[in-house]
Amino acid sequence: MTAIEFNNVTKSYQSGAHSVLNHMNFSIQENVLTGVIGRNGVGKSTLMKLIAGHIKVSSGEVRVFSENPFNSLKVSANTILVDDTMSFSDKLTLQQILKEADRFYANWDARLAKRLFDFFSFHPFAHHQHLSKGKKNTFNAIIGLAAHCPLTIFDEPTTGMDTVVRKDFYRALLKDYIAHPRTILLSSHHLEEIEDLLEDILLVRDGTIPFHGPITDLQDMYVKLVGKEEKVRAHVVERSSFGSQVNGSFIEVLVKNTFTMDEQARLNEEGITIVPVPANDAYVALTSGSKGGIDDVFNSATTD
Ligand SMILES: Nc1ncnc2c1ncn2[C@@H]1O[C@H](COP(=O)(O)OP(=O)(O)OP(=O)(O)O)[C@@H](O)[C@H]1O
Repeated sequence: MTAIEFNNVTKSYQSGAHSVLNHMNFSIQENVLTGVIGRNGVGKSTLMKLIAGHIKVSSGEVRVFSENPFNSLKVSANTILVDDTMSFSDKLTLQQILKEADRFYANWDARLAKRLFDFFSFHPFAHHQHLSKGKKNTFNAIIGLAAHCPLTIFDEPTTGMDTVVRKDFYRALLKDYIAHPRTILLSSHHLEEIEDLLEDILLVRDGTIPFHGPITDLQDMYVKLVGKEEKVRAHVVERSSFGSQVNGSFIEVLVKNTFTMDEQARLNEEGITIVPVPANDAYVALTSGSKGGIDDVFNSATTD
């Protein structure tokens, strides 16, 4: 079943202003864990807020569980959006917030909430507004996990968390998702940290979706050629490359994976290895155009 549908969706914040999302079309099936990725300011949070029904489209149509999410009771009862603007009553202690959440969310998992609360060493009588940034986001993430909402949206949930907490949170998310499959959207600027847990990727760029599909398909779009510099350069001269790194007389160059079987055999004969890349490298290539990597800035600076 389809959980989320975007039909020709455009969103601009002021009339006549530049559109953040531009005639966007995609659909997400139920019970899939999708990573929403894209460079700063491309509109990931905007897209997530539209899905959660917090803001309205400028034109086009968003459907969540077959309804327009804006002002839909059904969508708000079945959706949670976790981000760093989440706030709670100043008067409630953390323990009281968990109690309120138990009343509010139909599928609330009180046992999981309590266990995570203790694991991350929260004080029951602390107040949300006095927590550090990382602790606030950890608490918000606990709410997001324990709510077990059929549509769970995490917008940059790990901002401010230290490395250990981020790892633990992602592990908890994966374990809980396996035990309780649901539709989860997760945005992050650190694809390398989450690529092992994602099933699909929704890539946002220039107000559109240049890639939506299994993360393995994204990985397969690019490869690295590794070998002696002059040999590799001879092979990539006709191709767009997306960054290179020189190590002594060896070089590795990220290129589109469009090699025929014959070309692959020729590369192998010349001692050039074709190496699969993590999804993060493919993402960087897809979102950085043909400008190359940061190393190329310094390489060209010496020849200008
Ligand atoms: N309430 C608002 N009013 C006006 N412009 C806004 C508003 N919210 C977001 N924008 C603009 O919309 C664009 C997309 O912002 P958004 O926060 O959705 O991007 P993002 O991909 O989540 O960014 P980041 O990765 O940096 O968090 C930006 O240019 C931003 O300045």
